[in-house]
Amino acid sequence: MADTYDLIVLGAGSGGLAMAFRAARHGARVALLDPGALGGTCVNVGCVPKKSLWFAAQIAHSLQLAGPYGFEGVAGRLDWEHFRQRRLAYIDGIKQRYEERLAAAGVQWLREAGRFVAADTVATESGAELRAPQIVIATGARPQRPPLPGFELGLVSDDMFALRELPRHVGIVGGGYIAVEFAGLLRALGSEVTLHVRERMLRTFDRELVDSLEEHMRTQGITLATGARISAARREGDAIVLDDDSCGERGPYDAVLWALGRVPNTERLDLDAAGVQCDVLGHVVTDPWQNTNVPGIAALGDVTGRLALTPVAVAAGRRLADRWFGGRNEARLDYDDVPSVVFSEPPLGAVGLTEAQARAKFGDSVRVYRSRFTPMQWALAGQHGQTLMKLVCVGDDERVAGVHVLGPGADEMLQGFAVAVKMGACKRDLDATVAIHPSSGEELVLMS
Ligand SMILES: Cc1cc2nc3c(=O)[nH]c(=O)nc-3n(C[C@H](O)[C@H](O)[C@H](O)COP(=O)(O)OP(=O)(O)OC[C@H]3O[C@@H](n4cnc5c(N)ncnc54)[C@H](O)[C@@H]3O)c2cc1C
Ligand SMILES: NC(=O)c1ccc[n+]([C@@H]2O[C@H](COP(=O)([O-])OP(=O)(O)OC[C@H]3O[C@@H](n4cnc5c(N)ncnc54)[C@H](O)[C@@H]3O)[C@@H](O)[C@H]2O)c1
Repeated sequence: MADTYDLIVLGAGSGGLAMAFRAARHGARVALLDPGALGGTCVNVGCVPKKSLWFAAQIAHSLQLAGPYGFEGVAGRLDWEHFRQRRLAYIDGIKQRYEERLAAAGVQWLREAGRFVAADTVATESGAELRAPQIVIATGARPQRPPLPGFELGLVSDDMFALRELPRHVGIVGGGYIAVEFAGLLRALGSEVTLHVRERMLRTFDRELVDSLEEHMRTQGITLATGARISAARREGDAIVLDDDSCGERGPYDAVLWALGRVPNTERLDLDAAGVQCDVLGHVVTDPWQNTNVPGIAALGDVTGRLALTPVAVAAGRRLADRWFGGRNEARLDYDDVPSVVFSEPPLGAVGLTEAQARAKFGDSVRVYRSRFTPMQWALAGQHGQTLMKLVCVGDDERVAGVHVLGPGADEMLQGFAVAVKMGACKRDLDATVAIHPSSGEELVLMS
């Protein structure tokens, strides 16, 4: 006899946990399955350990400013293993709190993988069967491992968080979020870094800001190998060398990080047993309501191949739970104008349309405002790097369709402007807002 629930959630990452908690709050009997650590990618091998390292990198940058400011004897390298232990303790605390909250919410948490045996039935690895009229697939994604010769000589992002020491000379392959973030933070912490990018890095971001970020990266001493065609990795003595079809070889490196995108965790779910459709890359196909093609089965988060961001998975889960169990029939996630930040050095944040996207959509009615300046904290240390901010406005009323910020504080500055964009703010609304001085953010309400 199968155990019956109102809801089965496959995956206890950002999306699955959010769904389970919200459904339980609405009174649903929930079973949550995950063979891995609570919190999934974000907590264990994603946002949280990455941001921890980024904070350490920020301290390294501040130490560089300390001398010119007049602090004496402030220096030092990060004790990598000491910080790894602090990070793990912090992450353990998060997981402990999740466990307590699941127990308090009455969610049945099973530390096993699930797979479909029918559209309303899931089997666990230990042979138990669970049944529910509503099932959510939130099984996330994992690093892509293409069949390149010598791929196993390198690391993927998961491995970076298990390293016991800072690699001295790192070759990173890829030009997305993960490649750019690791390039910046490893360099700040003392590694020599070469970033091998096939085409342009951060293709979804505004070109002008990415160009400016590249300048910052070069100034920091990161080698940008653009147009690279890495086809293999080889060991040469203790080092790793990369074959680059565009120029011969690259390296030698102590460590190689492959950051080539992520693939969805769907192949072990036996989706055929439920009749759930996937696309050619293995993502579960969903409609705007997170529904799959099978009634009663929904999917959310990275497994769907839509915006792969933690707050997106969380918001999708909460809205779906509100619709299924909270009587809010209209609840669904609007995927437009989702803000995001690349934790590069300096950080790059964006919400809404890039200039190119706006021009393609709205033609001549686009007006762009920009501001370039050396932030005060850098200028005081005699550094000349520049912040770049850009407002992309459209139409006669100059609705703000995009806000783009590259510079210190971009990561914290953007959230409030994302609210304004979502509410349909126009340039005149920003003009009518009194600035906070002295700050970098004030530039966004002072542009002319
Ligand atoms: C290095 C890195 C840094 C990142 N930084 C950021 C950031 O700064 N900000 C941001 O917004 N996003 C960031 N992301 C992306 C973010 O981590 C993901 O978008 C988010 O974790 C997706 O959540 P999810 O619930 O869809 O999947 P996941 O968090 O991946 O959770 C899926 C869970 O499903 C489980 N599972 C798999 N198969 C089964 C099965 N058969 N049965 C049961 N359970 C199963 C897995 O064990 C896993 O725990 C980062 C990602 C990486 C890799
Ligand atoms: N700060 C954040 O919010 C944050 C941080 C990290 C990850 N994420 C999320 O996780 C997702 C995955 O990150 P990611 O960096 O792995 O993927 P990505 O999709 O952002 O970038 C993948 C990169 O790999 C390149 N690539 C793919 N195959 C290649 C090959 N064979 N040779 C050379 N280059 C190749 C692509 O051109 C691209 O530049 C991101 O898209 C993002 O949604 C978010």
